[in-house]
Amino acid sequence: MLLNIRDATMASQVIQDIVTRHGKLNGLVNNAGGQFMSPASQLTSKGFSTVVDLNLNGTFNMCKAAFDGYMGEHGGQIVTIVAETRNGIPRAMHTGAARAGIINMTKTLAIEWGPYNGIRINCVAPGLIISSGMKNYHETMVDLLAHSHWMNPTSRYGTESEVSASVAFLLSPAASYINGVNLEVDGGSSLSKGNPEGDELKYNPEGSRHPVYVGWPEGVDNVHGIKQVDAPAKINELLEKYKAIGRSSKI
Ligand SMILES: CCCCCCC/C=C/C(=O)SCCNC(=O)CCNC(=O)[C@H](O)C(C)(C)COP(=O)(O)OP(=O)(O)OC[C@H]1O[C@@H](n2cnc3c(N)ncnc32)[C@H](O)[C@@H]1OP(=O)(O)O
Ligand SMILES: NC(=O)C1=CN([C@@H]2O[C@H](COP(=O)(O)OP(=O)(O)OC[C@H]3O[C@@H](n4cnc5c(N)ncnc54)[C@H](OP(=O)(O)O)[C@@H]3O)[C@@H](O)[C@H]2O)C=CC1
Repeated sequence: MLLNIRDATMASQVIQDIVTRHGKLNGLVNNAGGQFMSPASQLTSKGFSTVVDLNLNGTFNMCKAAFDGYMGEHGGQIVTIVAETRNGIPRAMHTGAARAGIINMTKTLAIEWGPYNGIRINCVAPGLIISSGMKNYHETMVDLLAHSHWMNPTSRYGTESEVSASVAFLLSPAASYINGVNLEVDGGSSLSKGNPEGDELKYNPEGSRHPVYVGWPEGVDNVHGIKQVDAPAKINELLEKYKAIGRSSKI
């Protein structure tokens, strides 16, 4: 089934096809999105509109299609992947603005659509994740990202499975009273600039107390089980590094 979320007609058609084929639509996950990197000073009006159209308008198209095509009558759960935007997103102002727009749209929809058979709608805001998306970026950007893990209190990037786990939670009955929230899945990077690498002693006389990453849940869907991500080599090198840390450390 082909889908361009920027096209409202296509969005409605896809939802209709799903309902016809399966008889229901329990959940919608808006994961499609993206951007290119550009300092705001070099961003054109067309470039700004393009990214807002993809992320904000595209998400609206999908939510509206799901509401009109099934959920307005039967209820359902919606989760939209945005991005961690607390302090803006340097070199990606367009996407920061669009994602912040989605977060606010989600709050309004939670209020307006809750009464329609208990529709719940929430966002998940990933920090930097080792994902297929990294293949979209230039080598220098990947290099920059690969060396900025120290800005995260957990000293590492997130994994696709950690984002998926949050989405699954919000879709599930375990989150039945959670509506209109934006769940940041970022290891706390939005709260802190972390400690520059090697600087831990300054703050912790006994040395680094960063917990060793072993993945969750243990042994199943964790970083050790991931063989290769369809991403630049550097991203896969990071994965190997986490695995090595997990193996060599006592917990
Ligand atoms: C510092 C860290 C920041 C981290 C950000 C937060 C972490 C997020 C990570 C991720 O999201 S992972 C990756 C997910 N996937 C992607 O990002 C997808 C990659 N991007 C694309 O596929 C495309 O760029 C797009 C966003 C889908 C747009 O493609 P589209 O075909 O619709 O547009 P174009 O016709 O190519 O361009 C239209 C317009 O936009 C301007 N523009 C496009 N590319 C650039 C660029 N590289 N630099 C500056 N401006 C650009 C330009 O005005 C284009 O119009 P024309 O000039 O071509 O007429
Ligand atoms: N990786 C990270 O660090 C972070 C990622 N995110 C967001 O998480 C989401 C998933 O990203 P990730 O897996 O990393 O990246 P990917 O680029 O691998 O995934 C993005 C997906 O969006 C699809 N897509 C793009 N435009 C459209 C469109 N117009 N209609 C339908 N589908 C479209 C792409 O399809 P196709 O492949 O066919 O083009 C692709 O499958 C994205 O919204 C991303 O911006 C947010 C914060 C951090």
